[in-house]
Amino acid sequence: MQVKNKKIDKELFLKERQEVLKSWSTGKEVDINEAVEFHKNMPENKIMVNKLIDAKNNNKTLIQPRAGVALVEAHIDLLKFLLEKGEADLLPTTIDSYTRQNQYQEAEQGIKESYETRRSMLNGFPAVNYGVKECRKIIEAIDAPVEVRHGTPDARLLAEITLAGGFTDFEGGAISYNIPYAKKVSLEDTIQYWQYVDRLVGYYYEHGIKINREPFGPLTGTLVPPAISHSVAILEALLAVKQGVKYVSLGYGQNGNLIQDIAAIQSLKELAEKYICDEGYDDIEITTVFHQWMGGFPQDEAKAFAVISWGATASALSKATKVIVKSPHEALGIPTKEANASGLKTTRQIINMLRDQSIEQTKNMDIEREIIIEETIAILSKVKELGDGDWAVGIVRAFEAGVLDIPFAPSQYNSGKILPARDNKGAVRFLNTGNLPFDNKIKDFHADKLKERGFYEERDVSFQMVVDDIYAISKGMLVGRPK
Ligand SMILES: CC[C@H]1O[C@@H](n2cnc3c(N)ncnc32)[C@H](O)[C@@H]1O
Repeated sequence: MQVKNKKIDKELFLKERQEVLKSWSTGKEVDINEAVEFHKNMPENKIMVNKLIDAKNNNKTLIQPRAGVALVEAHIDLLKFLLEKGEADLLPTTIDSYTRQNQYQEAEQGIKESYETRRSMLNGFPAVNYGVKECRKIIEAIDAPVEVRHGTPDARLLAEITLAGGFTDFEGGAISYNIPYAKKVSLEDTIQYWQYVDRLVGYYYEHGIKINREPFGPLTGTLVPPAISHSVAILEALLAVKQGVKYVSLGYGQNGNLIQDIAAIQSLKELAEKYICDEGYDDIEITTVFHQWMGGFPQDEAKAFAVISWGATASALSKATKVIVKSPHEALGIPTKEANASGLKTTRQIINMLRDQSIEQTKNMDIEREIIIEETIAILSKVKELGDGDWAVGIVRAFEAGVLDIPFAPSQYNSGKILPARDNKGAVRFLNTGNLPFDNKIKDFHADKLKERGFYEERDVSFQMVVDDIYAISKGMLVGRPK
């Protein structure tokens, strides 16, 4: 097997860069030494790491939307609106689907049609087609840090162009932007692609430039048990720090039961610190990201605001460093700037009102935290064993064995044997643990929780519960109760 969790040799890296920069015409604009100077002249308040660390040290939860449109000026207007009217702390640039598949020719066509029709004909910003200079127009126009958000298995060129363009945060990873996003891309390939991205961030760091890396926490965003998303986030952080990344934001997608969601963020922070420290690193800054509900949303805007508010509440009470905000147009598609801003303002109000409050650490919260920790350690220990100590090798073999398994993922490299379902209080449990390396104590915990629900609903624990739960929130509930 090709992959190895080893820092890419600098000379080999610089050689590979020449190939990557040739893969589209705008790659020739990238001059990394010039880009380092550009970053060095960036105002402090535009550097993502500064804002994240300040929030972490001052127990603040920052708010950030997703947003991206096809034309540069319109994208700048959008981000300005979300900053000024939406009161966003941090801004994104969400990349379009063609660019995510390296289909730059189609993205070019989308830009052309957008100019002709004067509306965005792409579902995001096609950064590779625009190149470094156009990206810099965004960074120079926006008085806040901007992060690249996307879903790209091979993000090497996208990283080269956007980081040279002045973006100071880059989302994604070898698992989180492959298994939930692609059907036929091998993990060996995406591990190597993302080792390149992380090595590039490490290269910037070696030249004094702080860039944050954020593995994509929610994965398929549908009833993903905390231990599954934690395992992936921590593995991607371990691969990243090996390449010289010093700042990582680890994410989790809200599931909806408050106690479990708070315990999820607490355990994510604890586990990330443990694993990174055990690897011998003592200079990594870890922050956390809470994603408001990523599953199906109610069409009714008032109900959508309730889901957004619930996510805002859980993010504040979990003390996450930042929350990724949804809009009341979630069930409809790409939000208008006004709708996007209203999701932010709803979140802002909740965050502010909870600023001076905290939730008691209850026994149930500890039970949830401990089971997530136990499950995640069981998975990661097996990954390390399968890899004979090498995390990269372990990831590939763990997916082959079903030791890593993401619910509802499209990838042919994913076993898809596990099944989640909500218990009687809406916490996400395992209906089927597939080949996960769980002992009977863990399995019985989940089976008992689901039996409680079956008893209450007077029906057998079955796949029907999974189906009912997938639609529950969009139908105004949390637990998918029988008709
Ligand atoms: C990860 C999927 C999420 O990203 C959101 N999203 C994708 N593209 C855009 C976009 N261009 N503007 C705003 N939100 C977006 C989408 O609504 C969904 O909530």
